[in-house]
Amino acid sequence: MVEYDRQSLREEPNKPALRTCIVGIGGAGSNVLDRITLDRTVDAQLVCMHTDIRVLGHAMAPTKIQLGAELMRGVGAGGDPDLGREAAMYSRDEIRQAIEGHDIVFICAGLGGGTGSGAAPVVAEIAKSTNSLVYITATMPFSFEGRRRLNQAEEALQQLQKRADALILFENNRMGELTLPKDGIQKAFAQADQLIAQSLRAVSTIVSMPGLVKLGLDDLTSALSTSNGRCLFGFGEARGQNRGTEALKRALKSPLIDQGRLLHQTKTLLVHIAGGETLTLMEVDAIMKQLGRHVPDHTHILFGVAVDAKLGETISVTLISSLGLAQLNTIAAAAPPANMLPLTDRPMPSMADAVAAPPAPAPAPKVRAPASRPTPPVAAAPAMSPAAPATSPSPVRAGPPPFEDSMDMLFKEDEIISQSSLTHLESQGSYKAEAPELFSESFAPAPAASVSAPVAPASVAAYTTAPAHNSPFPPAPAAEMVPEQPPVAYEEEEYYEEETQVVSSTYEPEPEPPAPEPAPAPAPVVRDRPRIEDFIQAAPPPPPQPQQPVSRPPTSPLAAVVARTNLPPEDMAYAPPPNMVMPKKLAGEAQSDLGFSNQDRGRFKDTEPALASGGEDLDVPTWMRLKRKLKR
Ligand SMILES: Nc1nc2c(ncn2[C@@H]2O[C@H](COP(=O)(O)OP(=O)(O)OP(=O)(O)O)[C@@H](O)[C@H]2O)c(=O)[nH]1
Repeated sequence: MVEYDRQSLREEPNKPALRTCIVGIGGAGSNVLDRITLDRTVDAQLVCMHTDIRVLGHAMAPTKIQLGAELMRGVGAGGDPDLGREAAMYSRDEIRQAIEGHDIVFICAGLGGGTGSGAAPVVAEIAKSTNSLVYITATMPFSFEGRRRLNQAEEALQQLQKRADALILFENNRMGELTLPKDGIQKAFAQADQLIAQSLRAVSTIVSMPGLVKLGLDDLTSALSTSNGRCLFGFGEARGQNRGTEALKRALKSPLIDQGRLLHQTKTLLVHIAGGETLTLMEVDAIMKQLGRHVPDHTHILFGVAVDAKLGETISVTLISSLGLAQLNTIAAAAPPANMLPLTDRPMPSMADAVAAPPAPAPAPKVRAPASRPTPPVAAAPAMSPAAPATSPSPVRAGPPPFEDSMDMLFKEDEIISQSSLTHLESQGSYKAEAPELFSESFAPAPAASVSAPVAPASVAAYTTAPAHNSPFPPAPAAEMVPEQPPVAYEEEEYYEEETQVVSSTYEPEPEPPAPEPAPAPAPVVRDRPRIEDFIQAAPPPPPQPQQPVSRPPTSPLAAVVARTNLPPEDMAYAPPPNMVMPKKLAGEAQSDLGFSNQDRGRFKDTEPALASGGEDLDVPTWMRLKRKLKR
């Protein structure tokens, strides 16, 4: 099933690295870029594009482009893709300047709103015209966002499909499983951002990292080539004993793969395994064997392995494929995953509910099916249908077995080659004889380029070229952008802390943390880069009097948006560090000058504020969701 391509085992020594650019468009795109900037794991130029100067002001990407400065006057497109498209057309020179010269341009946007849906096709078109490969990562809106957003998203999707070399589509609905139902919507979005950032990282690594067994752009395109397909993406990484098995388990836990179930349906599956220099062929072999149980024999497996010294003791497993939307819907209707967000209004019990559910009225004997044919234990029935007797599982919809059970069956201990036995086998030399090049010391790869390498200078200095005709707004000076500066360095420990949270929070309730041990005295650390503490401040002292919430009279959705942008400066809990690239004018100032009134609404008349029920603002950048505070 797996073919090792021995011809491409060594990279051409003088082959220049692929130049990669990641463009985040609109609020969702900007949030994913924030995530990537924080993670510092992708070696690419990061460019944030938005019509909304306020979001640009918060964005962490080193290069920012304000779309349609003259047209939009610094506000968002208000859910109108036509405005987003026009704004991008106004700024096409700046867009071209920022992205040309790259071999691959990744475009990342949330579809359904105005800027991402309208501007992303324009950016993709420009990227194509510079002869770059264009990879698009997009999200489809949650079903609760309404039919209008969904329609806008579908329309944008069609336009993107015509321009993309590959399109990875995430459904926000399916990503709901990343968090527990009781978690806030901010957390759900933050987790979704994390997954998308991981996919970008994985894809850019796959296509740019020198591989022992190399996967190319054509492989990736082939894995994603289902028409109207939705992405199946799973990523897991682990260290320590059984790290390969653990990494695979985590990859299979991805809701986009539905705990491995959806892999049974795929025609092509791309599998990429990466590790530090300690990665062994036996570990790779064990991972592929275990994965083989989820994949039918006829599936075409595109397989790649890469060694990157940066990964140290970590092994990562990436699974990428796609399924047609119709097929996905059929599978979901036949047996919805326990934790998937409902696509209809009917509330669907979650795993957390199942855990918290009261015991069945009559204690039922736990019936286990033979391991070869997994059937959910009967005790799971009350969670799906509390009124049903415990001994009668639903005859129509037999849900998947509880996650841990199915995983236990799939990773039976006797079939897992433990780290110690791998080491033992390796010492016997049997694998060395099979593939001596994998064990040859001279085969150690060149150290990978530092992720904090300086970003190519391509920022745009000022926005004075866009014509003012057709602008629905009175003329005002264009916002200036400060020339690009080196990216801010962020605290390393924080990244790892979050990474751990995300990896472990997918399905299982987190165990109680152990009692804290007395912390050892911190050793002095020599640093040559600024630390995040330099930018972090404690939460500002409470104001002398409790502040009244800013009134947002519900006269119209637009009024709510404008009221939000007119917050006095002290309400903006953000003060940019001096070396961060910022528009000269802060959003609060720029937008409070506009003097919006109802008669100025023009094309905004149908707009919706990006506010979820409960008043949470979906446009909040990642770092704010994570409750980070930057200071001068
Ligand atoms: N996964 C994810 N999806 C998001 C996030 N923020 C928004 N979305 C989704 O993306 C869609 C578009 O939202 P935004 O990106 O904020 O909108 P925009 O493109 O900036 O457009 P305007 O706000 O109208 O200018 C929304 O309908 C959500 O479904 C996010 O942080 N993560």
